[in-house]
Amino acid sequence: MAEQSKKWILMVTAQTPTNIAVIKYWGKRDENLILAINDSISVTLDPAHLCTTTTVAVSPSFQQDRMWLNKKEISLDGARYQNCLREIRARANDYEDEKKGIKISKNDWQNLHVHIDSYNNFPTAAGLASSAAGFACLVFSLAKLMNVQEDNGRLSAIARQGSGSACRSLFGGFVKWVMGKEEDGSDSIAVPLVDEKHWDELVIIIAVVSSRQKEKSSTSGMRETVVTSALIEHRAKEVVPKRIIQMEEAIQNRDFPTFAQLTCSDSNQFHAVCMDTSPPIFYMNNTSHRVISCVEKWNRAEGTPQVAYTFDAGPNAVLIARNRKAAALMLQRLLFHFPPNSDTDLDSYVIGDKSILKDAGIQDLNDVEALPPPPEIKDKVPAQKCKGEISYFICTRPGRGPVLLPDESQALLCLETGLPK
Ligand SMILES: Nc1ncnc2c1ncn2[C@@H]1O[C@H](COP(=O)(O)OP(=O)(O)OP(=O)(O)O)[C@@H](O)[C@H]1O
Ligand SMILES: C[C@@](O)(CCOP(=O)(O)OP(=O)(O)O)CC(=O)O
Repeated sequence: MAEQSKKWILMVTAQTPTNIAVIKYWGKRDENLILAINDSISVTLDPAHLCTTTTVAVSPSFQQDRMWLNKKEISLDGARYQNCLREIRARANDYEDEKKGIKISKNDWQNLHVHIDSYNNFPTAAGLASSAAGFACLVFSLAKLMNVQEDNGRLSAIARQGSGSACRSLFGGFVKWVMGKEEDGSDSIAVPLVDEKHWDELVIIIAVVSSRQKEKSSTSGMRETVVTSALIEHRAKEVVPKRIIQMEEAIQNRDFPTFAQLTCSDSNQFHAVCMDTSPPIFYMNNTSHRVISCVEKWNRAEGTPQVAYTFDAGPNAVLIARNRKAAALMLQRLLFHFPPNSDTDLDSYVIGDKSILKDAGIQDLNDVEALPPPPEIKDKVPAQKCKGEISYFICTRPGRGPVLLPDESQALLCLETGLPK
């Protein structure tokens, strides 16, 4: 390491999206390496609406590895953080910037400390997969900082050791996590199926359900399922392998009816294996069930699916509409059934791509109140309204994979001090 200057700080900032599985990962065959019992497929969400930004810095003046998450310092002691740091350091390469007087050789990285500052532009630990975007961004940014030459597929195998679903956030569009066979997990990686432009008609609406209860974490939930559920083995061995093939084909062909049928069935089966766990795990709540019923009724009335629904380990609904028109009609239905509380304004009730709201012909809360009951429920008076059951909606779309943010003004750490700005 160059001794001429102890003061330099080298820094990299990256942005990484989150993802939502349409064929779910649930169950591990190795807890430490995070190896899944089945393949899974996800769609990456547009980072404009849901993403993590992470700045990583290295300097001979840093005394220890430190991390800040959403402005608060957190511990890096956990095995998941340590595994990611170790694996990246093991792949680090020589780095030199003559102008700045920085020379780091491969082995120096073992002794140099890092500072990490990360920010999620959406709620953390609220069932919106912050851990997926977060660990993907951590690994991606550290790899760039340490001049790791491996491609995003190889990096996904490291992000996987932070959180399984994180490996799928190394790519945009639709992504498959191949469970792999090797004991060391080297073939358990994410592979891109199609990029985000392949099926750019799709619109995604996330209904963030008001929920006071903190659900059981995915990590412990899936551990209990693997140990106690009789259905999980059937799902992993018999059902998912066939669905993966069908889903890949549906995505390639932009075959929405098949895509929707598989997505909804797989979400429902995932929640069925949760119920089959002892003690049973309930991630969805009554609001989630009402959203399902609303989508099912409309899809049935149309004769062909307009919207697919999927739910992760929590009550939030992720609705994937076949196109903008279907998304606008879905939003009308959602706002009819789930109007906001009287103290909530429309601007904060529907966030993200607000043009969908415009397409739905809704400009203010009076328009929401004036929405007629959807025709498919018209005869079933009184139509049920569930005010305040949904906190807010996020309108988004399939999005791109990780990117570097070269502009220093976007860095979260100060280039002079190496501390959060
Ligand atoms: N930006 C980030 N960088 C690094 N780690 C993060 C980041 N954001 C979240 N995490 C890690 O993920 C944890 C939250 O994961 P958790 O699974 O509880 O919630 P979630 O991923 O937001 O929701 P869910 O898994 O239910 O969809 C945090 O406590 C932290 O350890
Ligand atoms: C329901 C899921 O969202 C489960 C995600 O589980 P995590 O990736 O959060 O679990 P760990 O690997 O233990 O960190 C389905 C999915 O994303 O495929």
